[in-house]
Amino acid sequence: MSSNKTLDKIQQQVTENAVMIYMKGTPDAPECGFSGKAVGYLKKTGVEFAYVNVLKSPFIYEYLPRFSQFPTFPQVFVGGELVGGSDIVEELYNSGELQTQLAALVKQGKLPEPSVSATISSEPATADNLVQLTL
Ligand SMILES: N[C@@H](CCC(=O)N[C@@H](CS)C(=O)NCC(=O)O)C(=O)O
Repeated sequence: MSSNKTLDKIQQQVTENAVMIYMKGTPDAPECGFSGKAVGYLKKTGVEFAYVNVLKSPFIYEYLPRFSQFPTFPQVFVGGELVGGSDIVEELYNSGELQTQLAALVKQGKLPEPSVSATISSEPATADNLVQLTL
């Protein structure tokens, strides 16, 4: 796939999915500790999120760092904007800012209410919350 097509695809994915993680492996079977940490925090919020396993999407693996200007994986996007990797997601979760950002998206109708509770939950997400995207 050409670089422009891949960059367009990434733009589409982060626009169409209010919460996106580009990770190594899957939410249920992360293949890197950093990806496991980031996806663990997303699951704790209880919100729906989409993911791409970059190990199965070589074009995205190659071009995402160029798109985001962020060199490593995982990469988490909220509301179409890069949040960062696992360390930043951890900090934002622990400060409550991640939950605040997600709650704002729910309020704006850009993200469904978390399925596990009426508010942003600290319970783990179920498989129903996951949407797999591939290239
Ligand atoms: N501080 C980063 C560390 C992430 C990291 O070092 N990821 C490595 C290992 S998965 C990486 O993406 N290396 C480049 C590569 O695998 O292409 C974070 O918080 O996410």
